[in-house]
Amino acid sequence: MTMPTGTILVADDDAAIRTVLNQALSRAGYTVRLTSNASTLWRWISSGDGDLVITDVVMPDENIFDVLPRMKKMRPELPVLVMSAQNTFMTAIKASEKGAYEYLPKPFDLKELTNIVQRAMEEPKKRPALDMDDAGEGMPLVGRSPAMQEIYRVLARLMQTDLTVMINGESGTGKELVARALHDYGKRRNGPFVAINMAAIPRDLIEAELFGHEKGAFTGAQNRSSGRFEQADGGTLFLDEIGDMPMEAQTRLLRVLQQGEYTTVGGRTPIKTDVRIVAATNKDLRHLINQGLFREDLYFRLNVVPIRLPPLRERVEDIPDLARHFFSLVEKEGLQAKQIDQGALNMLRRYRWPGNVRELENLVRRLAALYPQDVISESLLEQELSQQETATATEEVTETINLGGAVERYLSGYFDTFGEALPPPGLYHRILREVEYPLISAALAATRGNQIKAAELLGVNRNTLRKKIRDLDIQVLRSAR
Ligand SMILES: Nc1ncnc2c1ncn2[C@@H]1O[C@H](COP(=O)(O)OP(=O)(O)OP(=O)(O)O)[C@@H](O)[C@H]1O
Repeated sequence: MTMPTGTILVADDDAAIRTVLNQALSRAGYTVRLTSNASTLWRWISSGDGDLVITDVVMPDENIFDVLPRMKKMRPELPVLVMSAQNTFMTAIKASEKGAYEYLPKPFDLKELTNIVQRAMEEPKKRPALDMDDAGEGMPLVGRSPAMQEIYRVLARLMQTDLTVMINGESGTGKELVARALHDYGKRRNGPFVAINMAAIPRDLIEAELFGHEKGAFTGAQNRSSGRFEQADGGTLFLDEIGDMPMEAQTRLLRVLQQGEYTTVGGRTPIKTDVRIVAATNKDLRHLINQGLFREDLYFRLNVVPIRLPPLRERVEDIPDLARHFFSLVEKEGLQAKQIDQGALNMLRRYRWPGNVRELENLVRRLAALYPQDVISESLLEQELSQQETATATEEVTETINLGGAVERYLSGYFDTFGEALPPPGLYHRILREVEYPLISAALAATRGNQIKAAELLGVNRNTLRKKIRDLDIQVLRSAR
């Protein structure tokens, strides 16, 4: 192995960091120059010194983000590693957009740092800095827990790529928000962001929705209609709840991803597509693959860069920041922001958050709207959280009662697609099938594949259930408890 060579410029106003970096990098074989301010760093860089820079963001004389564009202009090939103790999403994104080679939240692992240095020295990359001016001003992702920082780093690295991303996380963990951030701060930000939720569209309309259809492609298709792929051309297509995609649509999607072109439903001419795909799911796709409900080859195509959003209960240190963030949002809507006292905060940390960040957002909204107090105490919160649990239970009941409403909504989407014409015949059985399939699958999942128990739960005869399973082609996975 050859010994590494090259000069590394280190800028940090913290003497301890300079010492630690000096030792580690000298030991690794590099020449190291140390400074505590941005102007010396700039002088070295403009005189052509250094093969790599490691710098803190906030320096006594200048913020490095103000200097970085100048550095990149003068020395585009020079890799700059940016360290920061601020650890917010915007720091990671700014570092990436200003052309930093890598962003390192402090404290960092020295071994990891030396690995990054080595990689950067071996393959110096020219990274054009993106123009930050038209990026949104908002603070999209909040939270400074180690788990979120890791996500910001991955996002920052992904910003200048078109790689396919698969976001996995429980409901309400921020999957859609991450997908939007990838688009809004990425190089496709001037193109469209188009989202489609597989669970919200009737199963047999998904292909037409995605790829569009020709006039006369099926009964009632009176006009040509564009699909989401066409609408998202040049931008990002967000495939939400991908685990709910029917098999036939999966096959078609796989072909598009392999060939970079598609045909509309009923069409013959291949259409080239230029979209970045971001998919999301709250399901375990591996489990669906084992059940025969998801194509493994499609999974590998989509899972190029997996991002797992941890549930809120695994990053409770984000709760104060998130609560503050949501209070400041509701304040803009004219509601009153509140303080949360220590006892109440501890209670929020202990809570399980089945609805994750969305649930916290809703709680903040209610606290702001319903209580005159400036400070939220433990007893007040206790009362509110217990109501919340009752509300969740009531919602479940209402959901069952509202099934009729859901069918109505479903049908209006269905009829919209067909315009004036009537949809294909057999609607009654079609709708029943749509309802039966998830209902029976859920009952089987709840009883871990025990058909006797599932029949009991559903209140149907065992033989009826068996017949349905056969007719609907439902995969039954038995698992031991
Ligand atoms: N890190 C975060 N910072 C700020 N807001 C967040 C964060 N994560 C989630 N939110 C907010 O919480 C709500 C839920 O987020 P989002 O819709 O992205 O979740 P999701 O995982 O896509 O949910 P679902 O699976 O139910 O569709 C949104 O209002 C979003 O703005």
